[in-house]
Amino acid sequence: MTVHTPVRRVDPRRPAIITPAGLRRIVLGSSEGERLAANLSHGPATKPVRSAGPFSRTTLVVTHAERGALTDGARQAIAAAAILATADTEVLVAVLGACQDDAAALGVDRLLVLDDLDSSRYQPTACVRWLQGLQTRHSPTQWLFADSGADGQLGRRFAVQAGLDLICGVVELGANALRVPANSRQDWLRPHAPVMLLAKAVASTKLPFVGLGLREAAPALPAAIEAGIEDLGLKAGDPQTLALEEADFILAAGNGVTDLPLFHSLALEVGAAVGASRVAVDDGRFARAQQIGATGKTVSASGYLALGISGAVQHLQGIKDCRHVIAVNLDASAPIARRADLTVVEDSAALMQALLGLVRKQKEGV
Ligand SMILES: Cc1cc2nc3c(=O)[nH]c(=O)nc-3n(C[C@H](O)[C@H](O)[C@H](O)COP(=O)(O)OP(=O)(O)OC[C@H]3O[C@@H](n4cnc5c(N)ncnc54)[C@H](O)[C@@H]3O)c2cc1C
Repeated sequence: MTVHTPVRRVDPRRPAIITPAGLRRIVLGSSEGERLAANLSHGPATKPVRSAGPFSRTTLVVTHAERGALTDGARQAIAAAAILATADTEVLVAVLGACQDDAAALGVDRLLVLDDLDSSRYQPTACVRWLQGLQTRHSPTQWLFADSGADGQLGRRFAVQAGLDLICGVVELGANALRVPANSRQDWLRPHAPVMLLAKAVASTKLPFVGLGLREAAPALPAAIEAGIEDLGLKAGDPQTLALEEADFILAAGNGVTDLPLFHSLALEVGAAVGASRVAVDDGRFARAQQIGATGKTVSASGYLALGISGAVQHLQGIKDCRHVIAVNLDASAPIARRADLTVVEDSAALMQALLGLVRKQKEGV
């Protein structure tokens, strides 16, 4: 293995668009490339199927579903598999847990879903044996996992147990080679390994094609004895003490939020971490560590509820990796509305009050 002299390169993790020719193009000066491209396309264009087979090889992507959906990391790993797949390679995805996502749109040819996984049990040995069963059935040439959380752990365990070569933290994946960081200035260039764990944003999920999208029930999890493991159960983390970068759900306040006790009650009730715009921080309503944006934190929550935030470009930079953004603003033309997946034109206090009432009612089972 050799360390190459640093090669100047554009950050592969920058947002990009996929051109009609299938090329990944970085939109210079914009952090909104993919979103703009998506907005520019008029109506849902029909995409071609990547390959109808027959398949003689398999790339298997393995992931845990979260609340019925795939994580961003898993979607990116699937996209990477689909982009690199040759016409005779099937993109097979094995999901631990129920999954309602549109498999074809994600580039999946066949989705194996383990619907009845009891995610409250810690059972790594059973999961590894389950993967060994898939290995026997499908003989994949490559295994891909997102290098984060439960997926990263499972990938490492499986590779060790199966005696397969493993590469972690892959930041760039090409057809024949990949890159993993060597130090702050250099990357290792390496050939592929049978098991690869992919870092965040290794591939754009905006694919110019779809997969076959077949769906099958996966074989049951084997009843393995978890020797040497005492399962003490799950305990909910406290989102208020969680680093904002780690939070899955963030309630963020801007200048349009004045009722702070109401805001904090809502955050507590829905179990959200608290973030704020710079104006709200400068005003002394929130701590500097809670500021989100270019001069604050960059967050990647799957849910971001922006209350009374205008959506200045500096703020948007901090939420570019968030999956679902919901904006609440009195002004329907505020810039945040262009970034948001849903905009509620409403007074922030009125909406917080209504939401708090709903959540409390639901908790009481009314
Ligand atoms: C170098 C530099 C770095 C910066 N870095 C950051 C950064 O990291 N993070 C950041 O956030 N900003 C940053 N800023 C500041 C940024 O440009 C904006 O000024 C700031 O984000 C605006 O905050 P805001 O949206 O909360 O406030 P405002 O711009 O005042 O917007 C308030 C919004 O709330 C809405 N509103 C008002 N009342 C209500 C109500 N009752 N109910 C519902 N909606 C209501 C309004 O319609 C408006 O859209 C930076 C600026 C510079 C120059």
